[in-house]
Amino acid sequence: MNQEKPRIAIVYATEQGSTRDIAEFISDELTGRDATVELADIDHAPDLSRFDTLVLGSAVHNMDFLPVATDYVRTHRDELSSRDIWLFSVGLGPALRGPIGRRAGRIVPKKIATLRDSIAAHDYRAFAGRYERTGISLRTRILYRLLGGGHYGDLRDWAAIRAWTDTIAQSLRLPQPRSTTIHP
Ligand SMILES: Cc1cc2nc3c(=O)[nH]c(=O)nc-3n(C[C@H](O)[C@H](O)[C@H](O)COP(=O)(O)O)c2cc1C
Repeated sequence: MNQEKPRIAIVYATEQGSTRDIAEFISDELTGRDATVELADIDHAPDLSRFDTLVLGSAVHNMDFLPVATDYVRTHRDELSSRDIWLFSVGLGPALRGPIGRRAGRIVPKKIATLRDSIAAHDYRAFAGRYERTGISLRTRILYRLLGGGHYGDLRDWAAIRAWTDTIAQSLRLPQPRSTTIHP
């Protein structure tokens, strides 16, 4: 019976923890829907031969995945290309507001698009993360404000994350959840 469950690896690259929280939420949600799930930091990613599906998430820095995530995709490209891959990024884009900000937020940074296409990912979704004012240069703060950002702190949209997880679950034909996953 256990062997028939979809086997899903969830691997994340984070600098400040918000991508890890999102990966943990997706893991809890899919486990609650009867999948066999293994969650790991990218430095401890499991052997992919044991999995049918990989959910891979990275924080966005300088309009790209973190270097550790980019390296992982490049190193494992052949294995990844033959699997069902769901990619997500955690950055600021989805938190931008106003006509210019919304349009800018929908743009997939070129390096991320190239990486996504190199492994023919099933889907890619950008989520808003946590953004603290401290340590951000004045220039970046002004740019952020001009693009309709302005808000700092925890900008994560758990309803959007839950909806995307539901898309993965439906694609894998998982049953409905038996309980509601609590987010941080
Ligand atoms: C040095 C640095 C560079 C960043 N560059 C970008 C960027 O280019 N695009 C973006 O959308 N967010 C950017 N961000 C915001 C982060 O992606 C956001 O804070 C995210 O929540 C970080 O995820 P983590 O908590 O998992 O590390 C940057 C943050 C830092 C600290």
